[in-house]
Amino acid sequence: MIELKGLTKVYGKGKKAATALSQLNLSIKKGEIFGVIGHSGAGKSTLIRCINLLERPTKGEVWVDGIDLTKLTQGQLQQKRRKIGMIFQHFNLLSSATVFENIAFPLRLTGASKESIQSKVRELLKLVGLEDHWNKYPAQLSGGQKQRVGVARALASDPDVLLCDEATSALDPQTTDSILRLLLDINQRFNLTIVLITHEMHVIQSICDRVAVIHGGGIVEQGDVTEVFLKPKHDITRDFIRSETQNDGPLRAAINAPHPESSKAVKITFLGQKTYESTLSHVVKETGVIFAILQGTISTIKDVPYGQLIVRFEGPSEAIQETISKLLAQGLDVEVMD
Ligand SMILES: Nc1ncnc2c1ncn2[C@@H]1O[C@H](COP(=O)(O)OP(=O)(O)OP(=O)(O)O)[C@@H](O)[C@H]1O
Repeated sequence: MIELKGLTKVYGKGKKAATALSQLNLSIKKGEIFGVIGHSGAGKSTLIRCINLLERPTKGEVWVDGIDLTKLTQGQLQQKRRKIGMIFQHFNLLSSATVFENIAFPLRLTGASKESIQSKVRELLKLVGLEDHWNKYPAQLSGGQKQRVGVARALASDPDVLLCDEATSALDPQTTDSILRLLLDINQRFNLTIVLITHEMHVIQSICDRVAVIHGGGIVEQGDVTEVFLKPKHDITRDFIRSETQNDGPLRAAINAPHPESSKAVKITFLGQKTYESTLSHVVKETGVIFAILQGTISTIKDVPYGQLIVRFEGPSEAIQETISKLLAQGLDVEVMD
C-alpha cells in the first residue's frame, strides 16, 4: 500500500545542511495500523510529511497504492492527496468556522452539492460522536473533541490512508485512549490504512499492528508490535519500553538479593492464550524445582494478552535446565537474567 524507497531528506544547504532522513525504506500494508516511534529529532514528522509530500524528499520514492507520488504533476498530486487524510497534534482547525464548517471544508473544495455535504457531514458527526456539537466553534471544545473534528474532517474525502502526526500528544491519558479507540474503530470499519507517529510506546501498544523504531533518520528496528515489544533488539527500543513500564531499580534489587547458590533468575514471557494457562505450575511439579516471584506483569498488546513473570528457580542445576527446556518446548519464551 505504501512503499518508501531510499527516502532521504536534507534540510538546508552547504554548511547548514541537516539530514533528517537517510536512505530509509519502509513498507506498510493495506488495512494495517502502522506506528513509527522515535525520540525528538529522530525524523518522525519529516517521515510522515513525506508520505503525502507535504515535505518533498531530497531523494527516493514514495509509492502509495501503486503510484510514485514524486513523479506526479502538481494537479495529479492534489487529486491523490484527497485520498490521504491527515490529523495533527494541534488539530489545525479553522478557529472562525463551526464544527460543521470545519468538516465540510474539504467537501466544498471538491464542489460537492449542498445536500451531499449536509448528509456526509451528519454521517461523520455521528461517527465521531459530535452530533450535538455541530454548531460550536473550536474554542468551545475540549482537546479530545477538537481531535474528533480533525478525524471527521480527514475522513470527509473517504481516504484510503490516514496519517496521524502525534495526534494524541496534546491530550490527557483518558482522552488519548478515547481517540485511540476511535482510530481503531475506523480502521476496522473501513479497512483504512493508518500510519501514526508518536514518542509514546503506550500508543503503539494500544492499537498498532506493526511498528518501526526511527533514530537518527533511519529505521533501527521494525516488526509486529508483539515481537518488538516483547523481544526488543535495539537499545532505543528498550529505552521506550522501559520508560513505559516499571523502572529497573526494584527488579535489579530483587535479582541481587541473597539467594541460594544453585539458582537462576529467569524472565518467562507468555503470549496469547498461554498467558492464562498453568504451564509453569505443571512444569515445576514435574522437575521438582521451586521458585520465588521477583516481578510480574500482565497486559495486552492491541487485543493480544501477554504476561511477563520474572522468577528465581531454586534446585539442582540440571533440574533448573530441564525446567527451562520444558518451558521452551511449551512455546514460552525464557530469558536467563543472571
Ligand atoms: N524545516 C527544517 N529546517 C531545518 N531542519 C529541520 C527542519 N525540520 C526538521 N529539521 C531537522 O530534521 C531533524 C528531524 O526532525 P523531525 O521534526 O522530523 O523529527 P521528529 O522526530 O518529528 O522530532 P519531534 O518529535 O521533536 O517533532 C531534526 O534534526 C530537525 O532539527
